[in-house]
Amino acid sequence: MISATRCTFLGCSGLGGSGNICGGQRRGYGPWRVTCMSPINDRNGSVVNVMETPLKEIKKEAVVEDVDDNPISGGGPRDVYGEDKATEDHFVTPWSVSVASGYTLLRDPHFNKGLAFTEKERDAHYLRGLLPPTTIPQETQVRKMIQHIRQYQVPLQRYMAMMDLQERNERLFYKLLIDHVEELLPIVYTPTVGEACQKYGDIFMRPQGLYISLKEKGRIQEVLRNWPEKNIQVIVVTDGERILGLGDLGCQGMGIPVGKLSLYTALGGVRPSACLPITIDVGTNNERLLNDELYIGLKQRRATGQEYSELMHEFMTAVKQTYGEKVLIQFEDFANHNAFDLLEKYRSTHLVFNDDIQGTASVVLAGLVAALKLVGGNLADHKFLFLGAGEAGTGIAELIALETSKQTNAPLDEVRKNIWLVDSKGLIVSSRKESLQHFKKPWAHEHEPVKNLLDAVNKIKPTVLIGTSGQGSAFTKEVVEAMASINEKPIILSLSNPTSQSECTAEEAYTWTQGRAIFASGSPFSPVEYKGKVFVPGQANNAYIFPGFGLGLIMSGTIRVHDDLLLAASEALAEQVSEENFEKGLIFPPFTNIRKISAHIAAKVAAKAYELGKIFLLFYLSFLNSITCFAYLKAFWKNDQGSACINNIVKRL
Ligand SMILES: NC(=O)C1=CN([C@@H]2O[C@H](COP(=O)(O)OP(=O)(O)OC[C@H]3O[C@@H](n4cnc5c(N)ncnc54)[C@H](OP(=O)(O)O)[C@@H]3O)[C@@H](O)[C@H]2O)C=CC1
Ligand SMILES: CC(=O)C(=O)O
Ligand SMILES: [Mg+2]
Repeated sequence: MISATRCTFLGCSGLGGSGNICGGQRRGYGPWRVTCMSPINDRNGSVVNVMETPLKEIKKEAVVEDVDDNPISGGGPRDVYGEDKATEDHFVTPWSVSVASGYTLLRDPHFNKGLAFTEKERDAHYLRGLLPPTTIPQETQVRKMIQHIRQYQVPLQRYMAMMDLQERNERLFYKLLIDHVEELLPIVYTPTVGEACQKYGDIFMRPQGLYISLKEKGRIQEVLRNWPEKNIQVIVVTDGERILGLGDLGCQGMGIPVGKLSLYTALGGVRPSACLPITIDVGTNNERLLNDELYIGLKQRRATGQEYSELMHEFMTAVKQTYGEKVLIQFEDFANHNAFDLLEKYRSTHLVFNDDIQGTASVVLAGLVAALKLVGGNLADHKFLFLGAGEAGTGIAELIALETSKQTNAPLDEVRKNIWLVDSKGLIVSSRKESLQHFKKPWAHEHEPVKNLLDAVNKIKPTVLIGTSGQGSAFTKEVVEAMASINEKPIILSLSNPTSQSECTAEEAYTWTQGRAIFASGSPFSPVEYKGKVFVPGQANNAYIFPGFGLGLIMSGTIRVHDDLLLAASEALAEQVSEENFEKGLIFPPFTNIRKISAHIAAKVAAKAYELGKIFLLFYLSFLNSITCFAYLKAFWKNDQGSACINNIVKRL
């Protein structure tokens, strides 16, 4: 009996204790179950493309050597009934099950096609008899599935049906999502994903993504290696402390990375296998969860300070070591007291992107640039007031200032004066400067203290009002009416998610401004009829940006995110708003075209990344001729893209 084998299998080699490797039909699962055990590092190329590689060819390539008949002495666990059994002494990392065909194939969500397997595929992959005789093409399956989803009246049930499909038949899941994106986005994404996170413990069926908790401190790289895919391109990571506008949901925040990454595939075209959702569990301060017996995370209060930053640092280091320099790490829904610091700390060493700060900024700037076509003027002619001065608020404010400064050649500090923010303590003004968090300080302008939003609107007289407070109904009738009395066409953006946290509804925005508002919201609202006219509200959500933006970064091999890339993405999105959209009062294109939009954004981002590389090259050549260029080079080197470009150029040379 072969109890420990050395296996060379389509480029993979290693030592392990798999008894049923290429060794024939030892148990019911027959010749198609190919299990290969080796350290994951040695596994390059071992995943079989089951659609194209018939078993006979796989067997030809597989070389099996007996190296040890003693089941234990080789370090592998005892092989019982053809299964590998881990013991407490012999941990086994189940990292390499390459499904070739047959019964197992039907249960592999990545490759399963259900009844869509053709006659030829059924023969090639040992499926005959395992499926009913009929073949139902994917298009028909999509029609059936959408009817199935629609029969559920409760959005959470639709969410669960979608997750179930993703776990069974990933191809069908994505086809369905792509074909019905406007209908299904609110299910797999905001607002329903918010409810799913709140009830994650109750609806939890199968684990999705990777959980890294304080228990794994010192072993994070090992945990990353447990993930079955090796070629990861995008990681979305959260620590669950600020899930949408719903606060601390701890480990249950996993719904967010899972949802965001499904949009990377459906909207941006990134391979699902290249996407890795991760939740860092450092505890939760949510009492309800701490007292909930079904809570899936660590039942302790949040680790902070050194304990937190050490875990995060180990994580960041392990990710780079495991997946390389080019893996994109998207920070999502961290609380602002960590989000800004993490971005600052890792932006010069990793390809990191904070979606809430940077992605939101890019999408809102695009919407504002588009809105100028409806209201007139340039960015510099407008006055912006934010309710909420956290990640989204200050992130958007900064990108507006950057773009305005570029357009007008005015210093950043000067253009910032047109942008005002209100936080939970009132208008951010210079007299509060000492006590402000660092990211609010640039916005502390000279002004008398103002305690509430209504007074701030009346005093600042903004042309644009942006809600990033996570406080539902914070744009009261008085606030919206004040905006309408100051502006012919007030721009009102209620960005907070999910719908329950939106600062006002679409209906409120249109009726309280007598149909004059240019309105968009973070979560979708249905069209509103007001005095016989139908108003179609837009959705100002970072989902317009991150899939295309990330794709652009991946495609170009960029290794650092630069603000100019965010501006390029923003410009690319604004360009996609058509005359027809403007006529309806829309400042964002509809999501129906999102794949085209994402592709356009990706192309612009990639082009900008190359352009930044070229600029660097020119500087570099000048440097050889003139010592005066040293100053430029130094300035550019400080800039993260500088080092990214050097790497790109060196690699291309
Ligand atoms: N549409 C989109 O694409 C996106 C939407 N968002 C949404 O934006 C919201 C905020 O996110 P984020 O910026 O990351 O969160 P933060 O926690 O970083 O910021 C929230 C801000 O709102 C302020 N705030 C809270 N309560 C009030 C109040 N009653 N009155 C005035 N200000 C208040 C806070 O004040 P203080 O600082 O004093 O505590 C803080 O400045 C969330 O609902 C999120 O879902 C976020 C990202 C993208
Ligand atoms: C959309 C998003 O990223 C948020 O609400 O946090
Ligand atoms: Mg977010």
